[in-house]
Amino acid sequence: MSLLSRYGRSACSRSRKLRGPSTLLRLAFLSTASPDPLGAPSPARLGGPPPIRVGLTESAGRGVFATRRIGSGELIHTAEPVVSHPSLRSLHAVCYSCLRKLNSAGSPAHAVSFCSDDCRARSQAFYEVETRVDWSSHDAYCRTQGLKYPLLVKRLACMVMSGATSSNCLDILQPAYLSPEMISEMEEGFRLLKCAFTDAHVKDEQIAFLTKQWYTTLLARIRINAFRVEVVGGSFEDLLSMAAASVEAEAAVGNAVYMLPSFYNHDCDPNTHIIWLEDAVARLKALRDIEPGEELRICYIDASLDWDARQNILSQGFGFRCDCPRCLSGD
Ligand SMILES: C[S@@+](CC[C@H](N)C(=O)[O-])C[C@H]1O[C@@H](n2cnc3c(N)ncnc32)[C@H](O)[C@@H]1O
Repeated sequence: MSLLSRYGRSACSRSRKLRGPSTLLRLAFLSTASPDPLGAPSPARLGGPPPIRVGLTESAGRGVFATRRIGSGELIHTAEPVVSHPSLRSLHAVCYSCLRKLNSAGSPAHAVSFCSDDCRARSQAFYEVETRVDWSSHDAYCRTQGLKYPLLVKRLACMVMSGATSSNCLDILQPAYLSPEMISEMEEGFRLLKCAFTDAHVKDEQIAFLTKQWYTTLLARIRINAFRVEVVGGSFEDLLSMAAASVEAEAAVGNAVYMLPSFYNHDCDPNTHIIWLEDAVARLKALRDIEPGEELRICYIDASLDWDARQNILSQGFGFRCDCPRCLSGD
């Protein structure tokens, strides 16, 4: 199992100021600044674009910057996943579409359950295709190998086939570096995915996009950008009142890739927090006051780890050496 499969990105909190950066790039936002009954009053709650822009940082590629002052505790924006999938462990306990915990666990006799008619209707984007195919070998492989990201690729492939999204929908995201060994480790997952479709007599033209190159470059993007969805229940205020705001891995119900949240860089002492209250909709909240032009950063890992452990995970899992102020101070 890779480090990343153990350490999907999650949330943490500490407080310290970050330096302000330069501006270069603007992207269309696929997220919304939606009303949040649990958040502090803020302009974001009134709708309109979120108070952020995507720009180039000095040393961490693209990043997210505040376009105005953002108050501590403010809901900056929410984000719907581009693609999500329950963890295999949670398959019968959460909605197959939005990852919301089900009131009564679905019967294992039924493959999956939905929490509402809305979710059932929304899932048509992948479910009609998915149910035409026998996934037993593919999913057994994921289960025995402890792999979660091939499930996101499988769902995305079904979404592409149904016309719900395009095969290049994640191309804008930064890919992880893949060594030749990592690429060869992906071959079996690719073979099983392709075989599942061909065994179900899916027409060649429908899976023309499903090449080994597509599969590996998609996984390379998912490895760096996927979030482990940890539904906490309750409110953001409850979460802040907890001694440690990072959520235990046991709360993880699945994995998801978002567009705008993928542009947030990491800091071991972040000013922004990503949380999930009830389902896979991500909420980005300010952990402290943020000044206009300041970069918004989240913590990808457990911030309570010591310096060595943090550097090790960030370097092996995400491919960078962290030079945030906390790391530079040796803390
Ligand atoms: C999820 S992406 C964040 C957005 C990315 N900077 C981009 O341009 O798309 C994660 C990648 O950003 C870079 N990154 C994030 N935080 C960083 C940091 N504190 N220092 C250096 N690079 C960082 C690393 O290359 C990492 O693999």
